[in-house]
Amino acid sequence: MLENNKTPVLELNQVSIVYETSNGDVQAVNKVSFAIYENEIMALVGESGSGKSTIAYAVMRLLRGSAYLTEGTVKILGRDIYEMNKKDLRTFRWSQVSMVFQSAMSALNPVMNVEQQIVDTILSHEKITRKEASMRAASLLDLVSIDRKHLRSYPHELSGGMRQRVVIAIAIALKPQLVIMDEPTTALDVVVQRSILDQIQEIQRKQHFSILFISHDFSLVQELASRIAIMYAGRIVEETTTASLEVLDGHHPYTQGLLRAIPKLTADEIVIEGIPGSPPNLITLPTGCAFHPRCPVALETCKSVKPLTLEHNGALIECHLFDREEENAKWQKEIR
Ligand SMILES: Nc1ncnc2c1ncn2[C@@H]1O[C@H](COP(=O)(O)OP(=O)(O)OP(=O)(O)O)[C@@H](O)[C@H]1O
Repeated sequence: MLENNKTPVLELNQVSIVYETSNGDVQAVNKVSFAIYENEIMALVGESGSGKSTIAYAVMRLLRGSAYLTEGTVKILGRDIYEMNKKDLRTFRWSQVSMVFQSAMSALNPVMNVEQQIVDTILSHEKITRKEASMRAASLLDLVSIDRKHLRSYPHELSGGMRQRVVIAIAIALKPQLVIMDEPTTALDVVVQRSILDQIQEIQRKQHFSILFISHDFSLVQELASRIAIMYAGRIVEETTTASLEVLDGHHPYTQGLLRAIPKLTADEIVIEGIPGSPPNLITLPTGCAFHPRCPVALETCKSVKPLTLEHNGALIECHLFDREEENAKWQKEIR
């Protein structure tokens, strides 16, 4: 992870997670380290199946099914959440760290109105009166731009965008320091998506919490986050600033592939360059660098030797090319 002298709100150190299956262990997360600091939005990006959601659930200590942490530590505000007892964890979850899940419909209770759901969340953690909690519920709706009349609405009476705004209101109801957002707008149309993202930024600026924003959409997170970690096959292959993504040069070949895959509008057509091939089977990972079978510039050594993570112009990159200045310079020139 990139060093910084601020206090991390979230810190993952060498975290590995497997899903046990009848076909073998799925290595969904493989020695992942990164940190998020106060008042910061960091994005985790990668193709489907790269391990992003597994990390999100691990940070909530809500790993699903047969998944378990095989090594590493997850610290929130300096406390290892895997060392906490159930009572501490219950207090900690939602009041220090909360999560906005992909589907608002499954996150909301269909038989409770909006007010009851927000009030219940507040009262399960804070010793305040129901009236005070109701007042906070109303101001939370103001914050996410939903008319207060919808306090009495049930989820099925709201549009998809409004439901997702309610979920965001619940996630910030207890003023957590960290909110994890796992593809919070994927199910919504582009216009609603844009307005919710603007709103997330506005609320974050007002309330100063940190966000771990998970997405497979590079162009979307570029506008939202200040730092970005790019995942491939359970590893973070690059951690960098979003500003650095303005140019292709100097990034991991996978990052470059993702950047090229952002649709571009030329004079009369939309050009999309995909990354050839598909992500590997996480039970039998390729030897060496897991990206080598799809990498357009793989070297012989990439097939057998795992690359180290190196610092390069303020970014962390896990790629053999960045260890070989000459070859890298030649390649960067060729792809321009
Ligand atoms: N319950 C499960 N049992 C076995 N393997 C699983 C299970 N859930 C996820 N996996 C595997 O773990 C890997 C990481 O999955 P994860 O959902 O974390 O990826 P992701 O990057 O969030 O993908 P998506 O964007 O599609 O949600 C995938 O290869 C997936 O097949």
